[in-house]
Amino acid sequence: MKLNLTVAEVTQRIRERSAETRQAYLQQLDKMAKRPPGASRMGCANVAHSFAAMPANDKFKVVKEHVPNIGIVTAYNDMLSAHAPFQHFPDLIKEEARKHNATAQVAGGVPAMCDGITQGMPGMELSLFSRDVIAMSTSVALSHDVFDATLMLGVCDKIVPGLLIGALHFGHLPTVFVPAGPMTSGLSNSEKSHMRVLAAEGKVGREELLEAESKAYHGPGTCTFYGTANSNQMLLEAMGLHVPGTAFINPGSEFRNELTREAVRTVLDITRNKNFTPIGHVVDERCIVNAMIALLATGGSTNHLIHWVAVARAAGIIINWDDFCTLSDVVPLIARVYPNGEADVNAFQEAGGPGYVIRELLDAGLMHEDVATVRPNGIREATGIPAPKEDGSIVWTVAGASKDDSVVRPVPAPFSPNGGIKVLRGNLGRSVIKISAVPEDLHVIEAPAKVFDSQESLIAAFQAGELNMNVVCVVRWQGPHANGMPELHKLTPPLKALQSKGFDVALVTDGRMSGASGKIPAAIHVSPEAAAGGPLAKVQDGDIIRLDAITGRLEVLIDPEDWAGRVPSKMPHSLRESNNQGMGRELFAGLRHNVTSAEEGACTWL
Ligand SMILES: O=C(O)[C@H](O)[C@@H](O)[C@H](O)[C@H](O)COP(=O)(O)O
Ligand code: SF4
Repeated sequence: MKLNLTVAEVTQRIRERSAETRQAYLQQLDKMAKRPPGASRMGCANVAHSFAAMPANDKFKVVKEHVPNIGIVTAYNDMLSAHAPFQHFPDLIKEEARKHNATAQVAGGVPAMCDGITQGMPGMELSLFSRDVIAMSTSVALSHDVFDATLMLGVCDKIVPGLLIGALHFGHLPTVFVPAGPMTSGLSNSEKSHMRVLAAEGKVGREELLEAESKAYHGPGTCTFYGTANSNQMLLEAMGLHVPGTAFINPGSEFRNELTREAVRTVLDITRNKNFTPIGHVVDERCIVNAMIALLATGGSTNHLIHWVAVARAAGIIINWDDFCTLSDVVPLIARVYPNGEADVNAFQEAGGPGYVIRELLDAGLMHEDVATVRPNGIREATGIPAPKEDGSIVWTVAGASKDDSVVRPVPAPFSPNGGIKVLRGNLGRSVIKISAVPEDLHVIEAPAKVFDSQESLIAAFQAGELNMNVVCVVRWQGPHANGMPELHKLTPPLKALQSKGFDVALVTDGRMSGASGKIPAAIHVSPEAAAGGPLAKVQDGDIIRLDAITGRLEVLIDPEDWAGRVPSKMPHSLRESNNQGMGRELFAGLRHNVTSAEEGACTWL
């Protein structure tokens, strides 16, 4: 099928915009790729140190025979249910590498924050920056420079973008991402969400709520809503950086182990001695556009409007929100996974999963097919759904028709003719809104503003009954420079409680929302942020604000001269103090100072 014209045009304008930075990136990559293997290139002491702890046979192989040595970067910890299963993956990987005349070492670990644990807590202010800390930690791991390929073990929100940004700074290395799969389904996401609204309204107590939450989050694996973590998985499938179809197979089974072994075989098949395919060549403009399209077609997390700008930049590719917006106009919404629908990712996989989505988009000419991936047959392999054969090996079956058209639909009969993301412009700055989960009759909200300097003060006003009205809640001083741009997902239950009372409610903030907070009309990532002189600092209680997701406008309806003459408020001193104290915030002062805007990817290294 011929490539969609708009997809081709957006790709071309990205290619032109990125020509200089991408060329510099590829020159650096080629220089690094030309070098001999670490064991023959580095000094004797460096080599001896590198392999001192290796089992003798492995050491002989890598030092004398120069067999490929895989660097494993792992985000294992016991805090993220999604990452706990990684604990024993390195042993599995080393064993499989040996079977294929290769070796593997854990090059290093990276930190991983669970946004569910830190949601609404001070730790969340470190969350966005943890992405670049993970990227830096990936570089520390790979800077040992004795690897011929890498395997990245990570799933969740900032971890995959961080690993990807780090890996792309070692773009000369073939790299495969290795997931651990989703948690099995427990209490449904909508029942969990309903319990939270009841708790926000004081109708259930802590004990009942804790019981409900614990039934939702009950075991190992990724949480089952389609938030940032599972959006990461979908995008890695669309970028061809996974073993095809590996994203949403539950952890703890022998089949899951076999998929991990397949990742070893896959990465060894693309090292220098075979059809060499370094990650810096896989992640090109077409690959990035394919990821953007997969995000739009599935109503993925708004965090990716920040993260994938940074990921692209790490490969010398410059994308912006207008690119997302132009693509969103031609990419249909063909998946409804909670919060965009009732189904969780296990039901999504059952209905056809990433394989179905990618096949539909390729068949419709809405994805680039002429791309490099980590597999010999390219992105078409990602239309396959893997299953175990009798002998335990893997067989892929190309995704057929939707098995549940309340979850996935074909491109000709989508849930919506366009993707769920819009860019909003106007006198409050630029922002984004995810409308795929917002009821159509709430796509335009016009109401008086109530201004808050923190999420806590909004919750206090709600609990004091001060918000029982049509209201646009403005929560400012939440941008990356101010306090690290936390997710304000704890605002979802009170705002939903007001919405369910029939009030017109919207949120406008320079902060982020979780990938899992879709039903409230929210203009987020407002740039420039209030702490960088952005117009949110000028908004006052009672100003009429109009959020119009149909025309793509966010405006305060005030006489332009009055608005121009308005003196911006200053961030309260107490806030400025607390933004830089406790929970390690002091250590992140340099990142808050250096960070670029949300639209530029909130990069701390440029
Ligand atoms: O971007 C995301 O997808 C969220 O950060 C997600 O990873 C986070 O864990 C949510 O906070 C979980 O949702 P609850 O807080 O509703 O459990
Ligand atoms: S999906 Fe979110 S809450 Fe679940 S393990 Fe990952 S970071 Fe934590």
